[in-house]
Amino acid sequence: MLNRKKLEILTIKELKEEYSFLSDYFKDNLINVENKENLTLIQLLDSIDKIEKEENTIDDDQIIENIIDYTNQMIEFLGMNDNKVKTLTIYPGYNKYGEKENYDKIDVHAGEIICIVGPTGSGKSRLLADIEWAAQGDTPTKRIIHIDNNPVDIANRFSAGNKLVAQLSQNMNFVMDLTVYEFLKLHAQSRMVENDEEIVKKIIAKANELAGEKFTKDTPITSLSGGQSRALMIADTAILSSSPIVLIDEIENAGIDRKKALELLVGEEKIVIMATHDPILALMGNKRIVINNGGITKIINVTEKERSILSELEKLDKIMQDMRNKLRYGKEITLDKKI
Ligand SMILES: Nc1ncnc2c1ncn2[C@@H]1O[C@H](COP(=O)(O)OP(=O)(O)OP(=O)(O)O)[C@@H](O)[C@H]1O
Repeated sequence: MLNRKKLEILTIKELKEEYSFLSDYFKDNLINVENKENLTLIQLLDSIDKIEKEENTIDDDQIIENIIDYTNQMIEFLGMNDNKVKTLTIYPGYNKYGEKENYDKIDVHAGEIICIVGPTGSGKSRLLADIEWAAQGDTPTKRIIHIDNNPVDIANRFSAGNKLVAQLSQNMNFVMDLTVYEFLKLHAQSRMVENDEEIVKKIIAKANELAGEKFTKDTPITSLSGGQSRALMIADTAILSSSPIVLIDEIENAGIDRKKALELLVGEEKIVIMATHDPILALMGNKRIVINNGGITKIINVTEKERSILSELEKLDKIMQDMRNKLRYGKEITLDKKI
C-alpha cells in the first residue's frame, strides 16, 4: 500500500520503479517529471511556481491524494498486494538415501500452524531452510517450494527488504546500543508505517504479555533477558514485519507464553511453521509433518479428538509452571492440585 509517509520519502525514480504504472499516470496528468527523478513528489510540487500552479489549477494536496488513491487501486487490481501470501506449497524431493518422498504436495494456507517433528538429525532444520530459501530443486533435498502456486522469482528469493520469510531462532543476541523504544522506532520508520508511535506502543504491550518479567520502552535491548528479547522479536515479527511466513526453530524453552505467542502470529494471518516436540504447540497446529532420514514420511492432520486433549495438557503445564516459579522464588515445592 502507498501512504502519505511513503510518498514523502520515495523519489520519483523509486516510485516509478516500485509502481511502473505511475509513469503513464504522470504523463496523462501532465505532471512533468523529466530531469526531476531524484526529487520526491512533494519536492517536485514545491518546485513549481505559484503562477504556473494557478494557471494550471494545480492543487498539491489534491494531486497527492489522487496519486495515493490511484496507486492503491492499481495494487489491488493488479494483485500486487504487498507481500500477502495465501498458500505455500511443498513439492516432494528425496530423502538421505535418494528415495523420492511419497506425497503429491503439501499446501499450507495463511493463518495455519504447521509443526515439523522427527528424531535428531532427521532433517527438520533442512526443511525449514528449504522454505526459507524458497528451494527450486537446488538444495540437498531437491524439494521445490511454491508461493501462491508459483515459484518465487529470483528478486524475492534474495531480497532483504521484502523478505517472504522471517526466521525466529532460539538465540537472540542484540549488540546495538539502543533502548527498546529506539529499536522499534527505527524498524517502524524503515517499514514506513504511518502510525509508528502507536505501533511501537502496541508491540511493547504485546511483548510484555508474552514475557514473564516486564520491561519498559526505556530498557536497553542489550539488557533484555533471553525470554524478553524473544517476546519482543515475536511481537515485532507479528505486528511490524512484512514477512508473511514465520519459521520457528524450537520455542519451548524460551521462557515466554508460547500459546499467546502463536495466537499473536496466526492472528495476523501469517503462515507459521515450526520444528517442535512440545505437545501443546503440536496440538495448536493444523498439521504435523513427520520427517525421517531426511524425507517427509507422513502428514498428520490434527483431529478434534487430538485437540480435545489440549485443555488437559494446559492444566498439567500450569502445574509445572507454578512449580518452576516456586523454585525460582526460593519457595518449597508443593502440589496444590490433584493431578
Ligand atoms: N533429504 C536430505 N538429503 C541430504 N541431506 C539431508 C537431507 N535432509 C537433511 N539432510 C542433512 O542432514 C543433516 C541433519 O539434518 P537437520 O540438521 O535438518 O536435522 P534436524 O532434524 O534439524 O536435527 P536436530 O533435531 O538435531 O536439530 C544436515 O546436514 C542436513 O543438511
